[in-house]
Amino acid sequence: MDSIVEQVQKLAATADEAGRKKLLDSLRDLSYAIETPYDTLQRFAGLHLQITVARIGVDLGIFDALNETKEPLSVVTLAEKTGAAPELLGRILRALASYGQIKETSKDHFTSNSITAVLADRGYQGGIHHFFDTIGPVLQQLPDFLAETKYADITQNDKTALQKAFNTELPGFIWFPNQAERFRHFQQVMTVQRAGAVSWLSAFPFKEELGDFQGETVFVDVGGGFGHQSLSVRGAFPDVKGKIVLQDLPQTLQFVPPMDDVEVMPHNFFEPQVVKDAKFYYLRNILHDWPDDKAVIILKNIIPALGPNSRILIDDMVLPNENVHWQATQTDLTMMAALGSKERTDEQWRALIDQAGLKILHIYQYTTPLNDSIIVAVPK
Ligand SMILES: C[S@@+](CC[C@H](N)C(=O)[O-])C[C@H]1O[C@@H](n2cnc3c(N)ncnc32)[C@H](O)[C@@H]1O
Repeated sequence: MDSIVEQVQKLAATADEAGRKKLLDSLRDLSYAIETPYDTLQRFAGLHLQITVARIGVDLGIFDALNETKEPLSVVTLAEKTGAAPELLGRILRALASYGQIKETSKDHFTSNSITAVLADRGYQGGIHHFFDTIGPVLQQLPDFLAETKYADITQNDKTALQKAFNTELPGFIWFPNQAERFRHFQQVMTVQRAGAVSWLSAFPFKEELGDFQGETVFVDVGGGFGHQSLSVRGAFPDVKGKIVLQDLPQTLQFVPPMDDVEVMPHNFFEPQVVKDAKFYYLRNILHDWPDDKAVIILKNIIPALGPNSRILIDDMVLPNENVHWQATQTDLTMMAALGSKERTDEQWRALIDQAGLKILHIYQYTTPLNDSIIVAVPK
């Protein structure tokens, strides 16, 4: 067994991202194949609990504490640090260890592992909150919502399981920015979205596409969240002249830390674009948040601002027609349940972009198997 594990570890260390994901999926299939039916049921039974204890771990600062010291800490020490009752904490710690989120070293002693380090990071902690506090209740409502709507397509963002979950009539992205805590956690997790994966800048020939552009603004990060992509462009091309502008709603921008060399501008993308003649208008993970009719409005609002050399860059997944990876189907159904939107196939992107009065110049795919891609579009 040890030698098999070693071989798998070697394979993982040398594989590229696609190979590593294939390995993970094969291991998952293998692990399912050796389950008994009762093991299968237990696996499902624990799905909610895994994220529940992770959230408690985040709230109590358990991952932070273990990750900081690197030494095993006793239940008593952790109880003193967190203020939780030792018996309660001991039960939570052993559950966390049993799910592989921390490591048990001896009786009542625990230390960190690679997952603890992830769960000690603010971006991933935001993710645990986001998926537990906001996405969890939405998915909980999805089966009943679908039954009530007789399994009709979800195409409107004010008629989704989110309205049922949170007793609101507002569309997700109108309701959400005014839920300060939830929205802050969401923005935190967006900063680690695709972290560690290949950057879009490795596939998109930024300088070549830029050519001898002399205009005032080189890059507008439309709905850019905390501005991490603006910063990565600035960092990758320090010599490129021209402004980089981060646009988002005021509710988001209030959390943005001060940034050198990036202009921060409140802007609602349902209103006409105010920065004219920029080279790139970049929309990362924006259009997948909106149903087709709204996505078309967002794109149309940019068109009047475009100069002759401007490009719209859409950074989203372009799904293959078959064998869609589970991480993509997961995002797709989450988008459907919460926002009435979707991850789009190549065909669906082409139809949407055409409807907005644009044409595609090129699609640069930069990850596989998720097929994250930059779609370069200009007016027809
Ligand atoms: C999925 S996040 C993507 C953020 C960023 N582009 C990224 O990839 O990390 C969607 C972003 O759209 C912003 N947003 C939602 N509605 C908006 C609107 N009407 N105008 C401008 N930004 C909006 C949100 O605040 C959020 O930052």
